[in-house]
Amino acid sequence: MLLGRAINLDMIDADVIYYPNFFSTKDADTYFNSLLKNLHWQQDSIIIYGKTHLQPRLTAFYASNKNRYKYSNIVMTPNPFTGDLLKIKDTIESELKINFTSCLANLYRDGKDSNGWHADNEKELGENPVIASVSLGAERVFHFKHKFNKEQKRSLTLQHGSLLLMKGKTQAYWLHQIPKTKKDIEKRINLTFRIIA
Ligand SMILES: O=C(O)CCC(=O)C(=O)O
Ligand SMILES: [Fe+2]
Repeated sequence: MLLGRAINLDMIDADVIYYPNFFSTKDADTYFNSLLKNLHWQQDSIIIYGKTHLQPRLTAFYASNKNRYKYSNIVMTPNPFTGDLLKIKDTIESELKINFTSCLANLYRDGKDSNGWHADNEKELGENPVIASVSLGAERVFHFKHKFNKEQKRSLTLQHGSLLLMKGKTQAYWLHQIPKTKKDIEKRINLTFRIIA
């Protein structure tokens, strides 16, 4: 199944659509196993208030161009897309009619791995970044909070084979995170397709 049900999160100052069953369970299983084995997973160090920490997850970066991606003092140099990533990218592009150049992949090894509050607003992503975010493996909770209006919050569970599309003003007005969880959970892979000029 492709696209399937589309849920507009109806957020103010944002444009976010969730496709819970973008990929079939069978395709999602196959991609998960293959990406887990074949991507160049690495654990980078980040500097927070002058102190060096290991990032609480593994990452890997792929692109069809040579453009690097800089965030949190990390500079990522792209690997060429793998066959799996190209297939996933092609599927998303033909369904959404949007073309992407790059993919930042995240591997959350267990519930202790996380992704802190941030917006994907680096200048190489352009004015209104379009980010198509694929979830594979264990379900994780995803939080949004408005940058200026404390009452505006959203929480959803990102399921295996789902796609979360963020565009428009989303990154200008909202932060998002994957919090840690005490639950005993398995690995999750996330692929964020982006346009990096
Ligand atoms: O793992 C996720 O669903 C979110 C990843 C994310 O926000 C990012 O890589 O910028
Ligand atoms: Fe993000």
